[in-house]
Amino acid sequence: MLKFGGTSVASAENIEKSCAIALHALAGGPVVMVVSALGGTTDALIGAGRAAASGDSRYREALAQLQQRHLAAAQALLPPAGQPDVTATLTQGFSELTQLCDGVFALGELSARTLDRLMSYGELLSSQLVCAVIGGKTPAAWADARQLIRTNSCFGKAEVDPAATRQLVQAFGQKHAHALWVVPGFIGADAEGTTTTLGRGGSDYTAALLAAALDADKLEIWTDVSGMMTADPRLVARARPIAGISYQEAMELSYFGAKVLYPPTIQPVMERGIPLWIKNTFAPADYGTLVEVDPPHSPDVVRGLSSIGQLALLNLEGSGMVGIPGFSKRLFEALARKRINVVLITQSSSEYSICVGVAAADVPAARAVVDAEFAPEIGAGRIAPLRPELGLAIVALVGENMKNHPGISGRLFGALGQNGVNIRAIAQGSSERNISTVIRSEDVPKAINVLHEAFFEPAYKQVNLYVLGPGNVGGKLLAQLAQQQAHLQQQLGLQVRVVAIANRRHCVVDENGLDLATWPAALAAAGPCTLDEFTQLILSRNLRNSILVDVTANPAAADHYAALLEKSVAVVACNKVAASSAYANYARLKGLAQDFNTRFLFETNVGAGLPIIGTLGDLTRSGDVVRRLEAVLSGTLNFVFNNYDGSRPFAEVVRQAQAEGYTEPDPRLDLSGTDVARKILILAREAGHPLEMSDVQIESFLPASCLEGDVEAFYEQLAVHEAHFRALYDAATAAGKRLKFVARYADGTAAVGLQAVLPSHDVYELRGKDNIVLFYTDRYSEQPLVIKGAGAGAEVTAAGVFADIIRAARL
Ligand SMILES: NC(=O)c1ccc[n+]([C@@H]2O[C@H](COP(=O)([O-])OP(=O)(O)OC[C@H]3O[C@@H](n4cnc5c(N)ncnc54)[C@H](O)[C@@H]3O)[C@@H](O)[C@H]2O)c1
Ligand SMILES: N[C@@H](CCO)C(=O)O
Repeated sequence: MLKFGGTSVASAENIEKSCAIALHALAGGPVVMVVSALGGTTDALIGAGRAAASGDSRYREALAQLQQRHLAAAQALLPPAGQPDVTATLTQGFSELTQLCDGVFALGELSARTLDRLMSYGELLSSQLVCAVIGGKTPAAWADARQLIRTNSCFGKAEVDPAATRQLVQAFGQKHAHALWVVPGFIGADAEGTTTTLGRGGSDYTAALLAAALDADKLEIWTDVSGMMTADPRLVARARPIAGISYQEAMELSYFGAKVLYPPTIQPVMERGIPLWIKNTFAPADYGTLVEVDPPHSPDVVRGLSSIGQLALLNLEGSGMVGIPGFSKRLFEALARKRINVVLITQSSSEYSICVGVAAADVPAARAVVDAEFAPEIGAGRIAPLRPELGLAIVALVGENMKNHPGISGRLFGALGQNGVNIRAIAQGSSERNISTVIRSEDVPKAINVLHEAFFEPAYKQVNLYVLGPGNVGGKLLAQLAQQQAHLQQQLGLQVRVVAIANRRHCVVDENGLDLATWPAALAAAGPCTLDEFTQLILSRNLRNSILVDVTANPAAADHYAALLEKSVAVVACNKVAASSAYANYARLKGLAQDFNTRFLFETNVGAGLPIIGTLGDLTRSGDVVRRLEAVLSGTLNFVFNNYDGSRPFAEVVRQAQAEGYTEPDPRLDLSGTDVARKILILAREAGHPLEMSDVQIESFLPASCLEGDVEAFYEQLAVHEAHFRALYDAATAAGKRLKFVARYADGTAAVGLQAVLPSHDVYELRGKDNIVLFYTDRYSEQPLVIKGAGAGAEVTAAGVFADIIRAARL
């Protein structure tokens, strides 16, 4: 039994392919070909019927076009001698169709019964065309499905009488012994012989019914994809075909929107154990998907993921329900009276509420019928009126192997939780074959991708970066990312993509990942963007594993972290503003990261790429107590005092530090000691002490006038005060000392200031732009734990940001 879908017969070329497949199958025994309408025909017929009903005479043109398409296919496929019969059949069919629509036009009404008749021509004509084509190569007989498929008279989606159908098919088969039949799919007839249809996608069902009635060896559904996929390929680029699947799993997946198979198709073949093979007409060599009783073992615990949208949850709540039997019965009976299909049910064991999932379109009817049913209880205040919630979808995991396999729901919830996908309801039957979660519709693409990675690609994870402020550090970071992308993918399974880059004025976005070789030109040409818009962009794109990388020094940027963390978007910042803001804000951001299963990382806030904050965390988490910190934390100031010896002006050395990329964008932050104060504050906080900036004592070595104007005025004032700097240097040198800007923390107090240190001091030998931190802890009480190395510079800082990104990505 072979069924060919709409795309498989959409054009002359495709019909040729389908016929070749059927001829090939014929070598193995008799074949029944079930054929859909030429792709797009059913919609066109419905459109023509509706146009006619609404008084729009353009239905005639639509039908003429459709006729032309069928005739052109016949001409292309058949030799001249074979054409007249088919042309006559097609012309006759379209003449009947036109008459039918003329009647609809005259009446101004399109009944479900007439619509069924109208639609039936799609399959009736396509199957006769295909029969003529294949009949030119081998004897073939056309059979009218209306004499085979017996249904009730429920027009639009008739229900099949399987027993009567079986009898009709078998009787027909005995009377007409042909090696090859061609049968129209989708249509049937009721007991009076009136044409009915089986619902959209019903051709699969026709084929399954015929296969069951004839006890076929197998049913092959020929379509335009290479089988049932692990997830909808329109949502998940890396979805792959499932080789083997059980009937029940296929039923679950097809019900949940795996459109490759019309759900009722499975029942008839499952009852008779007939294997069902989904194959690709356009890639017949591909294996496809074999649906059978007992598919071979697969290492995947989950067989597939699926989703259905346009769902609503109906919540019935109230204390009047507790312990009183019969409430659920009344709820379900009320819904059934309106033929409302319940797709999901949950009830907490407190019995205080029942929650059911229905199609969103059913909500008005459901509300009316349920509120009427419970009017007495609602009136007495014992239960609340029905509360519908719209904009939802179901995402389901399907797989027989999930049974008795602990940890599946844990992984499911963990993966969704880390991506800020809120689960509104859950249902798992005791078959453990399906775990369904109800989530917001807009989260579906993210959720399906995250779950696909969690269950089908454990060695792969896509990470989406939003980079704010591609200056010195940001520019180096993007270069490092470009260089490491392939390595990250191969070695860590991380596909790290930069989705957007924004500077003060512009923002360039590409959801498929920006080209890291050409981003500067793309950014220069991009449209304007504010910080608010950038945050909204991150939230609205709603991509999985999203990370904001803040490489600005902008205080306003830090105000946006909370909104992102609350949506489980990780924040990696070398911007120190947030971590050194009010303690309450610092603590809140850390708390948000924890509450929303994401990361707020700022390792580069202290010591650039040096592992200082991470080490502090390791110490405190393992129970050590930091008693005292002594540190040189400014790359700029260390560089300046290491290079200033009076032979050239102090201001010039500071300018050099700025030119080499060690200073803050505003160098006054370094020279004033503010940058170092921020750093010791952050270290104290990370060591567990809730200090405020006002608790850090800053002993400035700058004359006050240096900080009174803008940056240029600052440099001018440095020059004006050259003698002051020279005096500091000379005094230290005369005493055999060196100048170091030292930060200290002990016993809840912190201070930063310039010190002249002797050669015996731990920081005396600190070179270039290096930083050093000495941790005195309970465990390191005699000799401190020391971290030392380059503490500023775009390359090392970018590397530190990179490391934080990887940490966030591997959460
Ligand atoms: N340079 C270092 O050695 C070092 C070390 C550790 C941490 N940091 C931190 O790195 C950050 C960046 O330093 P940098 O040297 O790269 O500075 P930079 O001035 O070269 O780069 C910052 C970039 O951010 C952009 N920017 C500012 N406000 C913005 C906004 N609202 N939206 C988008 N972009 C905005 C600027 O235009 C600039 O391009 C600072 O917070 C600094 O404290 C630097
Ligand atoms: N401006 C900073 C950069 C590192 O945070 C410094 O000089 O140390």
